[in-house]
Amino acid sequence: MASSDRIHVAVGVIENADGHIFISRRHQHLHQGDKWEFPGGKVEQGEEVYRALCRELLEECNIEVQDATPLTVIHHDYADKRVLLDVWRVTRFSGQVQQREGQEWRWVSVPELGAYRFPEANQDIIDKIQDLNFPGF
Ligand SMILES: Nc1nc2c([nH]c(=O)n2[C@H]2C[C@H](O)[C@@H](COP(=O)(O)OP(=O)(O)OP(=O)(O)O)O2)c(=O)[nH]1
Ligand SMILES: [Mg+2]
Repeated sequence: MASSDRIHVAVGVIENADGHIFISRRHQHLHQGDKWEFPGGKVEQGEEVYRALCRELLEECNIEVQDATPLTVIHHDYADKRVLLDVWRVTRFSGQVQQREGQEWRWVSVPELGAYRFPEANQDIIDKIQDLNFPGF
């Protein structure tokens, strides 16, 4: 596969006032179906990744991102797809977080994240979130 076949995805880690993280479950028929994910989606042709993050989080979660900082960038090759996940930590947003696409969703504490089944590429995201919460461990 050429590198242009890699799917570029903007992903947001949203935390609430209790320090819980928003996750939702991918629809069964999708790639990596039934697994849990952080909200986000494909960056469109010519779109800036930060704009894509804002657009996807508005579409999927009904919030307006006001500030976000890069958390990690992951290149991962699944058997059937290659992805580039551009992961951001959302540090300021307005609106109430909802799930607008009929996906099951939850707020989970950082230690609880480890109990959910995520796509393989997400392990690095979870490690980064845990590092932020428990530096030095
Ligand atoms: N949103 C999201 N996608 C992830 C995560 N981990 C992971 O491997 N992926 C992969 C699964 C998919 O192959 C790809 C995202 O594609 P998607 O189908 O959800 O994109 P989308 O929301 O723009 O949906 P679409 O309407 O364009 O199909 O990234 C994650 O935590 N969140
Ligand atoms: Mg999506």
